[in-house]
Amino acid sequence: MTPQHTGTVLELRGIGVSFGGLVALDDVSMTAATGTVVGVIGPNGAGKTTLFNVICGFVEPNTGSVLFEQKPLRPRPHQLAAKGIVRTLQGVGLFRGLTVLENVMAGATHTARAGLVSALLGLPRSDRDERRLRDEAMTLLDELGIAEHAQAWPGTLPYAVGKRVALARALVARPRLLLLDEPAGGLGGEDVDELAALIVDLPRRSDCSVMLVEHHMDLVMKVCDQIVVLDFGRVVASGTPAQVRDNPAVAEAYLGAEVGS
Ligand SMILES: Nc1ncnc2c1ncn2[C@@H]1O[C@H](COP(=O)(O)OP(=O)(O)OP(=O)(O)O)[C@@H](O)[C@H]1O
Repeated sequence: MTPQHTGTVLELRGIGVSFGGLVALDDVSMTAATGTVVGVIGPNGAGKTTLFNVICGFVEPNTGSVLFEQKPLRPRPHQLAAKGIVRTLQGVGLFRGLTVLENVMAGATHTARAGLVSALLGLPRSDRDERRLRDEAMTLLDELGIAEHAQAWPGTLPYAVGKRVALARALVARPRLLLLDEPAGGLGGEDVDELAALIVDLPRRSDCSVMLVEHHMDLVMKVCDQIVVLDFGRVVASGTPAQVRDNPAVAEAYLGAEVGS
């Protein structure tokens, strides 16, 4: 975990979301300190995905505001990466017709200025840009321990490797805030432990803050500096893993014996 906090990367103030008569989020406020890993947990239907969707601009809140690095954020999904926020999806979600390396390179479209200009003018990317991107993507694959799969097709990869490729694709965009949507979903014990080690290291190695939604309690307790607990759209607890684990209301209402075990 990362003890050095130097400001707030994300702040939510009084977020409320209703879908028709259903209140999905009710006056949700929270802050995520820069350089930390923050977990959002809670039972099914608690509002976790809706919260991510608000941050990404997929859902517009009825009330409240979002601040990114102390400035109001009016997120538009297609501009998010350019602003410094990248989200991974549940599952893997790789392009099947691209190699692993190309998939990772595809995550960096907005960072390559020449590439952007070329794209706007309908010209091919400059060779230099392409080489730089390729090197960056290879470095990331190497750091995540999957360089040997660079030329493989996504359909041939073990699931856990695919998840890492998706993580590399997110990181190549150099996010300052990385949103991980159920990163441990579908992984087994050893793979979860390895993923936990990677996530804990992200703030230092990739210089980004991390926010994750996750049902896998072992991972959440291991990697998070701060945990926010939602139930029925409300924040019912927040604090360090130990504080949340010891909060009887949390244990009783959402996590039951799972947290203590
Ligand atoms: N687009 C939508 N239209 C109507 N209701 C929605 C919509 N999206 C979410 N909801 C409802 O809002 C509530 C919160 O859902 P949300 O998906 O955010 O919960 P969650 O905590 O992510 O659940 P899970 O852990 O099962 O993914 C649920 O009651 C859900 O049915």
